[in-house]
Amino acid sequence: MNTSPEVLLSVRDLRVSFGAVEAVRGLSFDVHAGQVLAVVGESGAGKSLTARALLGMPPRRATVTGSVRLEPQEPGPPEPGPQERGPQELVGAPRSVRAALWGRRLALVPQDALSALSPVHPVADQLAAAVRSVDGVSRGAARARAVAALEEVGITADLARRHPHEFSGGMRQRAVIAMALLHSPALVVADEPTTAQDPQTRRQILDLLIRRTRAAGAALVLITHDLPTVREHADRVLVMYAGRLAEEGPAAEVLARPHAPYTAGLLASTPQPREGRGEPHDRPRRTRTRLPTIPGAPPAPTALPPGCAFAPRCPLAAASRCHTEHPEPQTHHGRTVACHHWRTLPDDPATLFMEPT
Ligand SMILES: Nc1ncnc2c1ncn2[C@@H]1O[C@H](COP(=O)(O)OP(=O)(O)OP(=O)(O)O)[C@@H](O)[C@H]1O
Repeated sequence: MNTSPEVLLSVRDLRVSFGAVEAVRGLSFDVHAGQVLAVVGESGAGKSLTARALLGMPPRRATVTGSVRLEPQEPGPPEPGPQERGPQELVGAPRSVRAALWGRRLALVPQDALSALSPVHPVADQLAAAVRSVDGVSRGAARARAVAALEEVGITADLARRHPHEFSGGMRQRAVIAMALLHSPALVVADEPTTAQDPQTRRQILDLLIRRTRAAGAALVLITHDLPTVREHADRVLVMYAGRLAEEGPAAEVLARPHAPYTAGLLASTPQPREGRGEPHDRPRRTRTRLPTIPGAPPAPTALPPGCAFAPRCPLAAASRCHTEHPEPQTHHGRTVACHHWRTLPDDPATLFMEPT
């Protein structure tokens, strides 16, 4: 696994709001060059809004504040664009600046592959057009690059002549992955790119996305609900709850020994592999058959409780400052956690969420 410490993107106090309602509430984290950062959390945590803010494409009615800073490119062949000298701030950047970064340095693998592909042109033609939109190469050269990129994701030249509606959902996703990587971007953001697929196809597409992104040397911010994939592939994981950071750190460490009760609940309520890479080695075998669950549901951004937003669902929060005082994120040895009680979590924090027998 890549352990490069170089920061490619630094996000500081990111906030996304709709009028007076804040949905992302002061998020700070780094994305390291060439690494996979998984972003996890229950529905409504603010993962998609964060992804869109990273790419400078928030929803129209949203206000984004804070900082998303993209570090300058490694020295290499000179390229036109505003990103050459010094870090580039993406929050509030003019459209022209964002357009110059698109494809070249930042790319998106969207949730819905159909929305990224035009129904009226063959898939290879669409990728060739994308090549030419950035690199002024000949039609022939653009087509050759498009076909080669599609072959790398398992779509043959023959298939590449077809239209998107002639592709399966999985093939469309593969084509979109090839498109995102066409210009060797420094950062790919993938927002749950497999929701519509069956579990086997979903796993194959995530594997392909991660393999191809790593082969291209790009960093990947992967928004996903698939914890086994995080366990297997991510370098770091950011756990979000109610628009804030609950926990962030090296994926293997966070998944083996979470510091935030919320992470522990999320992991406990997800089926885990019995053995293999990343299995928490110190977790005792349990005889129960039912998975623990986190009681209740996450709050809407319009109905946040005072203090820690997780407190009403947290087994450690009873009669404590959790209900009045928001825990600021604290960083220790490369791990960040926002919890008043993180030092007193039991050795097997999943037990917090198990029903008494
Ligand atoms: N365009 C919008 N207008 C108003 N509120 C929005 C808008 N988009 C998102 N929200 C709210 O912001 C919160 C976070 O949404 P977001 O889509 O980022 O969650 P998520 O973590 O990606 O969830 P999921 O896993 O279901 O995709 C939600 O409560 C949502 O209702």
